[in-house]
Amino acid sequence: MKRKEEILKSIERELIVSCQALPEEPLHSPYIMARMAYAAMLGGAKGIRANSIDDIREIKKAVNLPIIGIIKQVYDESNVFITPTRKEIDLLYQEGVEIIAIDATNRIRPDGKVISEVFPAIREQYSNQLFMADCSTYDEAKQAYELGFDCLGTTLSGYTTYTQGTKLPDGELIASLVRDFPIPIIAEGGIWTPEELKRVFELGAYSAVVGTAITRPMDITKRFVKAVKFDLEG
Ligand SMILES: CC(=O)N[C@H](C=O)[C@@H](O)[C@H](O)[C@H](O)COP(=O)(O)O
Repeated sequence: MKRKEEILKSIERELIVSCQALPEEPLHSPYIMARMAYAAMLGGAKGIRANSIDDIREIKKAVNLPIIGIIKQVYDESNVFITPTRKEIDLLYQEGVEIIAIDATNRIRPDGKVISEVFPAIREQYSNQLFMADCSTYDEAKQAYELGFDCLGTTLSGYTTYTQGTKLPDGELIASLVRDFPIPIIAEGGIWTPEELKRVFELGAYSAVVGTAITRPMDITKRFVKAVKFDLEG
């Protein structure tokens, strides 16, 4: 594994493509996600964001790019589902990914604790590992910065009850994080067009993750269908 600085340097001003399909999604398959990642690499992506050990393992065989690894795991007790407990963090660390992304919202986690209670021990134990904080607000990102995360992502803006309805991509959040925190700000969530991607970089994002617009054909199809229906109705 490369040094932290080298990894971050390799994604600076570059596109990261998220290749994810949950069990209920049509493309759920490590094989398909690895091909998606390969296509993204050929297209010029410089990083891949991926969910689950099975997908990550397959993706590693197909591409030689840094991976932001997550494990989405839903527990009954909590709404936190992106790398929510110590168990998922340990699994990702053992598997080996360049960056581990964790839900860094203020919500109670499945173990009954909040991020400020659990992260210090993780930071200490895995001091050589890069961690990305998946945040939904400025205050969450501020706390994540103070806790020692290596980069801050806007991943969860619009996806917590208190940010629902936020227009994505959340340019305001990106700009305020760029202004106030001297670590890489990763724009993620709701980037649908090349123009929006360009815009988040203009706002100062260090790197940007695009998922659905590139790797979820069902959602892409829906957008096209909706456009036509709208025209017919409107
Ligand atoms: C909220 C949540 O669960 N986000 C997930 C995080 O990994 C993914 O489902 C998104 O696809 C990813 O964040 C990229 O965003 P978008 O697909 O909008 O480009």
